[in-house]
Amino acid sequence: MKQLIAANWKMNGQPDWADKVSALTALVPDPSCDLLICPPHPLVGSLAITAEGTPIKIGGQDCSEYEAGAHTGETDAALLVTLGATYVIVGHSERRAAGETDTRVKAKAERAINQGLRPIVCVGESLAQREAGEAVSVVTNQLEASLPASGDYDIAYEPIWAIGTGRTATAGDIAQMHAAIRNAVGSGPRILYGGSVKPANAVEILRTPEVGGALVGGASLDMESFSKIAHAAISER
Ligand SMILES: O=C(CO)COP(=O)(O)O
Repeated sequence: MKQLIAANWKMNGQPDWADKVSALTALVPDPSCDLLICPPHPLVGSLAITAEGTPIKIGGQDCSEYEAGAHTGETDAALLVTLGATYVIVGHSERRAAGETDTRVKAKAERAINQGLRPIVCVGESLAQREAGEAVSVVTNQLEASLPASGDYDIAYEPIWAIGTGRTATAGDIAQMHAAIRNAVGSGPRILYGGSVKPANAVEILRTPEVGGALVGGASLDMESFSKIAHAAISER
């Protein structure tokens, strides 16, 4: 499978950021990877319209586990599909920190698949858990409890201590964790790495064994830097 280079814009973006889709298409006209942008939900529709006919896919940053109804502030997976999304991030550590449980993450991933979206299920340990030697067990427990029972999905390993800190896991840390994840889930899902991925470290990270792509936060807001990460991708893994 191709590597997936995914932008998580988090709570950043304005209506005119749809122009960034055109800018990215110009910078990476013929990507060797799958390219995805996950903007804030109010921008999903306009970005999907701008991305029509380009290789760029659009995704949500979360979805509800429920069908449409009385769930104030939540986003229905079916609505994301109607707006043109094909992927959705679920279980990001910034949402888990706000109280999202593995059980909910699994239900969201299953609802997403049921509605035709490909979820990217996020897992990752805290610094305290890593220092206590618990990183692999924390992540494999998260996987066991939050992966969908069936269907196609991707996984993103994002060590919490590497998110937005400028501190990246070493290639050795990444190789060890990705091997453990592959061992736990078997062949199938791509295993993305996320946490301070930038042009300067993208080549090394994307060539690490079992790395199926990158989930990029800060460096995905600027299309020059995001395009350099896309150019670092390998076409077949
Ligand atoms: O959380 C992330 C992507 O989902 C990573 O964010 P940064 O690339 O800003 O560290």
